Order: sequence, then C-alpha cells, then structure tokens
Amino acid sequence: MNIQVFQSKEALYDAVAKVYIDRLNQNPNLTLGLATGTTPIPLYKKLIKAYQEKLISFKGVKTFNLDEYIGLDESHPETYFNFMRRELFNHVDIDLNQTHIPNGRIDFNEAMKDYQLLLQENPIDIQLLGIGSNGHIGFNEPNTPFDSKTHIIELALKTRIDNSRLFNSLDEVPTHAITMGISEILEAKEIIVIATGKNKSDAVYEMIKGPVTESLPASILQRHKNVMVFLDTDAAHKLT
Ligand SMILES: N[C@@H]1[C@@H](O)[C@H](O)[C@@H](COP(=O)(O)O)O[C@@H]1O
Repeated sequence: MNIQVFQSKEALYDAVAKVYIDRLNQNPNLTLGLATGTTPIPLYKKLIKAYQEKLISFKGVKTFNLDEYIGLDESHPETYFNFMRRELFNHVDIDLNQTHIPNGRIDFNEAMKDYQLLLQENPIDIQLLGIGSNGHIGFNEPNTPFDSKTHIIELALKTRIDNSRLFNSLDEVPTHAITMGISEILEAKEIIVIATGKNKSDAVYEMIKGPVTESLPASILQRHKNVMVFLDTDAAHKLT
C-alpha cells in the first residue's frame, strides 16, 4: 500500500485529483469505479473544475458505482443515482448511458446478475473507495465473504446511524442495499482509498496494520498490488 498523509484536506484532494487528471490524460477512455458518501464530494468538485478548465474530458469514460440503497423512492435525494448526477455527472461531458449504478428498485436477483455481468465485461481501471467507520468498503459490511460478488446486504446499525445525518431520521435510512462484492472491488487494476476525520481512524488503522480478516472488510486491501491511500492527519492519527 502506498500511504500518504496530508496536513490539509485541500492538499489531500488536490493530490487525488492530480492522479485522476494524469490518468485521464494518459487514457481518455478509462473505466472508473466510483464511490458515494461525503468523502468523495471534494474530489468530484475538483474534477468538475478540471473539466471546466479543459484539463480533462469524460467523453470516453465509463463509470461503475459501488452500491445503491434499496427501498428509497427514485426521487429521494439520497439515492446514489441522484447523488452521482448532482455531485458529478450533471456537471461534466460524460455520456450518461456509460454510467452504471446497481439498481435498487428492480427484482434483486435480476439486479445482482446484471451488475455481476457488467463488471465481468468491463474491467475497472481505477476504483475509488471511502471507508465506513466499521471498516466497510462499498456496502460490504463486516463479515462479508472476501469472495463475494454483487449482492444484497443488510446494513449494519452503525452504518445506518452514521448515514442518518443525511436523512430526516434513523427510521428513514434504508435497512438494505445492493453492493459490488469484495472480489469485484479487488479486480480493479488500481484502487484509491480516501479517509478523513477522527471517526475513521480506528478503521484506517485496522485496514493498514490489522490482520486481514473478513470482520474488517477493508483489511483485504493489504493483499491488492496497487493501492494508494490518501489520509488527513485525523484519519491517520493512530498509525504513528
Ligand atoms: N456506501 C458508502 C461507502 O461507499 C462510503 O465509503 C462509506 C463512508 O461514507 P462517508 O464518506 O460519508 O463517511 O459509507 C457509505 O455508506
């Protein structure tokens, strides 16, 4: 793992954005694995700015998101479908037909099989990841098998409490989600993990220094050959 710690979030997100700008200039037809949550938002803002400044284009880019809630109305602002349009897709020249998000509103078996097949056919060049405070990646909660493919998962109470800040109440937070599996995440040629804030420091420590165990899903990243981890000093504070 290549681990970088930054004194400021500004410097952190500049560094991550630079990786994307460089990679997109090397290959304008990248297949990107994208993430939601609060963590990637400053990165998406920087990529929108880079697009506006004509440093990058998304015309040839394909995207695959990690996950989607199950049970939210399609008009709900917290569906990851709406999140991605609001935070990135509506502001750049991406072909929306080339953007993919697991579908949380159709028959589960069909949705899982469709996404598994799409991922098999479209190897991901760079997978972006945040990390849950319990070590989840995507919505792969603790004790998800490392060999899992896209599946339906019951969200951990901790995750629902963490994410309830974006909803009117805990009751409104969905209990289930559809998520890319851990084995599919590991297929990406390159993985970029971003974590900021003290509430991520335990999970970050376990991801990097802890045993590789299904009880801390992000720990499997120790076994991937090409992972870059971008941390602020708060998220990194248990490491030294
Ligand atoms: N499913 C997402 C994850 O992909 C994300 O990395 C994590 C952390 O979210 P945040 O960045 O808001 O802390 O939890 C969310 O629920």
